[in-house]
Amino acid sequence: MAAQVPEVVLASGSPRRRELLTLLGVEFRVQVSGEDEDSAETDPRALAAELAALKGRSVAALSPDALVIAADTVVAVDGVLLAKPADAAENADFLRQLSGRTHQVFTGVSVFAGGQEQTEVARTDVTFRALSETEIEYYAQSGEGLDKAGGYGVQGLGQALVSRIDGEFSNVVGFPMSLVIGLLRGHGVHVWGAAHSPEVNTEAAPA
Ligand SMILES: Cc1cn([C@H]2C[C@H](O)[C@@H](COP(=O)(O)OP(=O)(O)OP(=O)(O)O)O2)c(=O)[nH]c1=O
Repeated sequence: MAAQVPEVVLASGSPRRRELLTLLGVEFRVQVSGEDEDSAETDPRALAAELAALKGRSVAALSPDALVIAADTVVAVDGVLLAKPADAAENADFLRQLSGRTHQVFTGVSVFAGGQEQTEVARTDVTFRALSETEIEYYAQSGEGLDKAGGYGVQGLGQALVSRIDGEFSNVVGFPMSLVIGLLRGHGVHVWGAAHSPEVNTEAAPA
């Protein structure tokens, strides 16, 4: 008899996470946690893990038979955390801090299933071009960065701010695919129609 595949619940209101989970061919429903995302944690990696677990835990309590997946993205530059900017002026201030420097994006992903909790964190280093004040004002006024950690969206207009990415792109958008695929498959969820990693084709590509 085939193992039972749990119902998947995405504990996130983020349209990006919904889109990325859909790309994996996973059927799921969305249930958003009403939890306050407050924490005194100052280490960005630990904070991403803590907030992802917090979001997932409250939804898991409401859907104990489901597999609940939650995530949280934290941006840090030289150890300073940049959350979502409150307005265009704060967004411009964030961009001034990011301009010409490399910063870190951490996304914590938490999975709750069968009473067990598993949380992992992915890191990507993103480098911004040196931005002019005109560019900073233009981007801040676009409003794109307002609902995003760090005040920019690498998947949109924000790609013009970035000169280099070291690590997984999807992690910057808020849902690190490698981590998510591994966690889901580890719990028997079918990704791209398969419960387990399909055999990897090791044949050399034609020259
Ligand atoms: C840096 C960066 C962040 N983001 C987004 C990813 C996250 O959605 C958001 C960070 O906020 P989060 O608190 O991680 O997530 P959220 O509030 O959007 O959704 P929920 O708590 O319901 O899961 O910033 C981008 O979309 N692009 C980027 O380049």
